[in-house]
Amino acid sequence: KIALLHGAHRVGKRTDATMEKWRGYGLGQFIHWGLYAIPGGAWNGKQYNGAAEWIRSWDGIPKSTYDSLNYSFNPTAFDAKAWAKTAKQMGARYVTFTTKHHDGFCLWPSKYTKYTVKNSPYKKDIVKAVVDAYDQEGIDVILYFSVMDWNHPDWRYDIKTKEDSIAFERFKKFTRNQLIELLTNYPTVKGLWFDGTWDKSWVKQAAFADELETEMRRLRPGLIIGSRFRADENGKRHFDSNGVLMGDYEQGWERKIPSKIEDVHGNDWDCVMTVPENQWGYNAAWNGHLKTGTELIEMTARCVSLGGNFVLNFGPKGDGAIRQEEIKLAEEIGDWMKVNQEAIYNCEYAGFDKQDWGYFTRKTGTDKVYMVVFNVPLSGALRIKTPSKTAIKKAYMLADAEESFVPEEISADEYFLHLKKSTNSKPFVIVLETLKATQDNGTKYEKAKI
Ligand SMILES: C[C@@H]1N[C@@H](C(=O)NCc2ccccc2)[C@H](O)[C@@H]1O
Repeated sequence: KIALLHGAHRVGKRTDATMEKWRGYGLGQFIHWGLYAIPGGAWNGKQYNGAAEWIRSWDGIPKSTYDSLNYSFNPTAFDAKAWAKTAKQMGARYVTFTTKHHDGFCLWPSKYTKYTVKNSPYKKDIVKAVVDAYDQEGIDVILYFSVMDWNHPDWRYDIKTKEDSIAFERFKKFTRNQLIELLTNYPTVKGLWFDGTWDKSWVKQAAFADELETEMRRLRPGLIIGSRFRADENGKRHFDSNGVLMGDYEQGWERKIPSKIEDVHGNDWDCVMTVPENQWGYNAAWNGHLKTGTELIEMTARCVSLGGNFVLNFGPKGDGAIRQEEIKLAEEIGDWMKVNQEAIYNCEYAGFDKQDWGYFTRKTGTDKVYMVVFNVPLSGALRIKTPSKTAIKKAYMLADAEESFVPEEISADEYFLHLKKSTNSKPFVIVLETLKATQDNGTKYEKAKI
């Protein structure tokens, strides 16, 4: 082990109630909204292919003209209550909302810069509207904050000169001021989702960022901060120089999902996902593959089966309305969640070997296991390999407990559940009530009689 002053301050998962609630969310909503939604991936009639929220950084975009977009920001169709209702109906249990993206435009009236919603035709505090609306729907709020700030004159990608260093000291104070301001203005938020922390300038601030994280946690006990906020004094990010996770959960799963339980190293984690291949902010031309409702439901089940949360991104338009394609997906996912949410909420890795037909989840702290089925085999037989000394007491459809199964034992700890010929067109869930052998006084473990 390497002696570290600014590495991880905890090994293993947090065990407090706030984090246990976070662990059980299962499904969340990400919202990327800001000035970039006005051009929506196009400029002077030319459609660009990069991620729309990065348009300011693309060749050919006049940065000063982009920066003046705050004077045209007037989202007449913005309705935070409508957004929160859509999220509620989808079954999202938390939302991560962009307070400030890389372009530096603040959706709250920050005292520390003029580049905010206050200096736009809209004027009002959008972060407050979102926090209040989602609180009212009982959906917890996490605030996204980009450390990298292209608008701020003191931002630097690296610190090479004395001038850089003096400017970046001002930038560090500005960043701290904004974070304390957010935690003070919006005391109900449960966490901060940091981004834009990969450049050398910030990576070199191990001590400052460590102290700032400690200060934020003191200001807001229970605050949830992921692994992307800070680097250790050797510049190691997400995992410190001893391989220990920084922060409360792993934040590296951006547009990708772990494939096996070993990939998550026993940590909490979330996966943040776009509907197109890589568009977070509104892009009018959604090109390429658009993930279907069933694909997104499968991603949700896969994340929960590996102990994480799935966070689906929405990119509202420049006028503040959510695009129809996203509304439709939210409805489709919501319809499925209404029937099957029991297999997603407060569930975790089940400890069963993965099978081809889909995913196992376990209701946290119980012997109740769910089979979330996506791929019915031609044989109609769903294979189950139970962990040692685990019997299946009951097996039945979540949607209809009358429809039960008698597992056929095909070898030691291996069973088939034989599905009736059916035309399931949507993923479905089977409940397994299991029984773990108790450590009785050495008598042979008796399989529960089915
Ligand atoms: C959540 C997303 N993160 C922003 C982004 O720049 N991702 C690209 C990226 C992802 C991982 C390491 C470096 C850079 C995207 O613009 C979204 O805000």
